[in-house]
Amino acid sequence: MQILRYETYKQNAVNTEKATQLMQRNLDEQVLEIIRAVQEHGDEAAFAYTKKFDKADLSSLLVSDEEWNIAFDKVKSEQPALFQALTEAAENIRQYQRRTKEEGFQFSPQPGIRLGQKITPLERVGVYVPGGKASYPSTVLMDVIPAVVAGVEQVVITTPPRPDGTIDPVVLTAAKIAGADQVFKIGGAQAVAALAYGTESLPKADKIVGPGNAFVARAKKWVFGDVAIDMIAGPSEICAFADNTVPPSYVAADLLSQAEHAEDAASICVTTDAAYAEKVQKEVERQIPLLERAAIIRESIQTNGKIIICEDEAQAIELINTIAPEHLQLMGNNAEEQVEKIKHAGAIFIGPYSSEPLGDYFAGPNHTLPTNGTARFSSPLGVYDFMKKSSTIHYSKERLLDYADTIITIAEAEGLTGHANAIRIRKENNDASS
Ligand SMILES: NC(=O)c1ccc[n+]([C@@H]2O[C@H](COP(=O)([O-])OP(=O)(O)OC[C@H]3O[C@@H](n4cnc5c(N)ncnc54)[C@H](O)[C@@H]3O)[C@@H](O)[C@H]2O)c1
Ligand SMILES: N[C@H](CO)Cc1c[nH]c[nH+]1
Ligand SMILES: [Zn+2]
Repeated sequence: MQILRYETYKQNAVNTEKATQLMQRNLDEQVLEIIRAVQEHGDEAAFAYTKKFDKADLSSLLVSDEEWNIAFDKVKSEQPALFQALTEAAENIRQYQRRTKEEGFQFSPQPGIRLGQKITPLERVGVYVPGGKASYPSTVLMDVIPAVVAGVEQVVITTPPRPDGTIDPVVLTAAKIAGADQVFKIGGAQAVAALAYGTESLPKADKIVGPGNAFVARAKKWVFGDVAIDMIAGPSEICAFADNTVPPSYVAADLLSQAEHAEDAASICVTTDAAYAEKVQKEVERQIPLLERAAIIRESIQTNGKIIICEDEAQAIELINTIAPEHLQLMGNNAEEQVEKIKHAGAIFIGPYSSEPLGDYFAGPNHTLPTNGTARFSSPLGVYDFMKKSSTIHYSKERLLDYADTIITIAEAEGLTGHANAIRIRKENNDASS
C-alpha cells in the first residue's frame, strides 16, 4: 500500500481524474449498447445478456413463489443463527428508518388560506442488489426496508443469478424479511435498463435504487430522466483518519474490509504521523494473505489503496472533505470534535470501536451511500428516497379577491394575459354579482 505526502496525492488525484474520464467513455459505449438492446428487444435481450455475463441460461427471470418459499424455509431451519441475525439487523434498520420518515404539513398564514405539503410514497420501485463478486443479503435489508417503511406499493428486486440459474437463498430470505414483492434474476446494466423501460417480465419502475459495479452505476446515470434514481453508489470506499492512539491492526483490518468488495474498491488512510503510516502499511501487508479474498484485496490495495501523510489536522480535514468518502472512520483521539468539521462523507464512524462493518450490517443507518465524491451533494439511501411531495393550496373566495390585483400585476408583467384573465374572470364575476 503506497504511502504518499499530501502534495503528491493531490497532484496524482488530478491525473487519476483524467484517466477515469477516459475509462468511463469506453464503459459508456458498452453500457449504452446494452440499454438500447433491452429497450428494443425486452426479455429476449435480458435473457441473452444474462447468459453472456452471468453464464445462466434461464427460462424465467422471475423467482417463483415456490423457489422463494423453499429458500426461506431452508435458511430459517438450517441456519437459525443467521436467520436471527438478519431479523435483528432488519429491526435496527426499521427503527432507524422510521425516524427519517417525513410527515406532510398544513398551515394557515391567514383565515381563508391553507397551504401545505402532501407526502406520497412512490408506487413502484426497483432495488438493485449486487451479486457478481459477492452476495449481499444485507443490501436487500438496507434498500428494501426504507421503501416498505415509506409505504411503496410494489418493491421489486433485481440481482444477478448464479451460473446454475439460482439466487443465493440467503438473499431470498432477506428479501422476505424485508418485505419485497418480487425478485428477478437479472443483473448489470441490463437489469437497470429492464427496470427503467420495462420488459415482458419486468415491470417498469418509477425509481431505481441500490449500489452496483461500474456497469450498474453508469447505466443508472444513463437512464436517469426516464426514471428516477437514488444516487451513484458505485465501488466501495473507506477513508480512515487515525493517529497513534489507534492500533494499526484495527485501521488495516477496516481498510481491507472494503478492499475485499472488488478490485476497484478504494481504501485510504489519512494520518499526520509518518512513523504511524509505516506501521499501518506493515499491518496491511501482514493481514492481506490471511484473508480469503486476498487476490481481490491485493489488486484493490495496489491500485487504489493509499496512506496519505498530512502536515496537521486541518490539512487532513481539508483533504477528507475534498475526497468526500463514502465511509469515513474518525478513529483517533479527537474523533468527537472532528465530526463537526466534516462537511462531506456518506457515513461517519466515530471512535476506534465503530468499525465500518458495524454500519454495513447492523447498526441501522443505511449502507447504500454516495461514492466517488458524490457525498458532496448526495445523502444515504433513506425513506425520503421513496417519497415525493405535492404542494397543496387553498384560498377562499374572499382571500382570492383580496389579492387578485396583485396577481394580475405580476401576470401582466410576464405578458401572460391568459394567467391574468383566470384571476380577473373571478373578480369581475364577483363585482357583477355584488
Ligand atoms: N455503495 C454501496 O452501498 C455498496 C454496497 C454493496 C456493494 N457495493 C459495490 O457494488 C459492487 C458490486 O459489484 P459486483 O460486480 O460484485 O456485482 P454487480 O451485481 O454490481 O455486477 C455484476 C453484473 O455486472 C455485469 N458485468 C460484469 N462484467 C461485465 C462486462 N464485462 N460487461 C458488461 N456487464 C458486465 C453483469 O451483468 C453482472 O451481472 C462492488 O463494487 C461493491 O463495492 C456497493
Ligand atoms: N460496504 C458496502 C457499501 O459500500 C456494503 C456492504 C454490504 N455487505 C458488506 N458491505
Ligand atoms: Zn462492506
